[in-house]
Amino acid sequence: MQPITLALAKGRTIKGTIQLLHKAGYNFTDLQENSRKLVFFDSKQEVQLIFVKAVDVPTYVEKGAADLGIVGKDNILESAKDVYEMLDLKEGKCKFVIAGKESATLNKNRLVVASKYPYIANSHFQKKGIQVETIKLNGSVELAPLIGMADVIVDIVETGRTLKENGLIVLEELDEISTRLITNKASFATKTTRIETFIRNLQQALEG
Ligand SMILES: Nc1ncnc2c1ncn2[C@@H]1O[C@H](COP(=O)(O)OP(=O)(O)OP(=O)(O)O)[C@@H](O)[C@H]1O
Ligand SMILES: O=P(O)(O)OC[C@H]1O[C@H](OP(=O)(O)OP(=O)(O)O)[C@H](O)[C@@H]1O
Repeated sequence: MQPITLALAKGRTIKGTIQLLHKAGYNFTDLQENSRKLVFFDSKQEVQLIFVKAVDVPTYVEKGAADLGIVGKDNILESAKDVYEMLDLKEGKCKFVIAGKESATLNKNRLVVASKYPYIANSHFQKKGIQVETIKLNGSVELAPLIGMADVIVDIVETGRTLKENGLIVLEELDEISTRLITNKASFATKTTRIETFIRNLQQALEG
């Protein structure tokens, strides 16, 4: 039988995810730290692993290039892709927040918001009826209110250290984030048994 394809987000969650897969019985023997290889098979040839940039995981899964994906809820929400979310892996825990200087207010007629997540930022403020101009940044988002480029930021907070060291505070807490397993809708219909077995194995590893 053909292996199912699983897209994994490269980056800070990869180590924990590989450990979880190992615990679930999926061993990738030729997977080595610092390797530049992007495709791996588990020893039973049941899973083909592909490493992609975190932000691209939902795209691979929606397009069916991968049957499954493991990625943070932040990137799932921001992508707005049409996929099923199957399981919370309870790793990579952090939170979406609106943050800014202590003097910042959300009660302005028009706010300038900097974020790595412009779709989420826009949707949030739109729901609240607040007009915003969103500036998309790719990192060091905390800098924007410090140098006066934005009134506030929408970003993820884990320990709170980055905000604290830059003199910013949380103005409002939004969604809780953690790593999730997502699946392509057509794959779930046509490869149900294989996907359900994979999910069951992951679930047991999470509980065990
Ligand atoms: N402190 C944190 N900062 C960023 N992401 C975190 C943090 N804690 C947990 N995460 C989760 O880890 C995921 C991957 O983070 P990582 O920094 O590796 O990716 P990225 O920021 O998308 O990648 P890159 O830095 O290559 O653009 C995030 O999408 C988020 O779900
Ligand atoms: O609450 P903390 O534990 O301080 O973590 C939050 C920080 O981590 C992330 O940035 P990242 O490290 O991915 O760097 P970046 O500036 O390149 O986005 C996020 O965008 C915050 O800046």
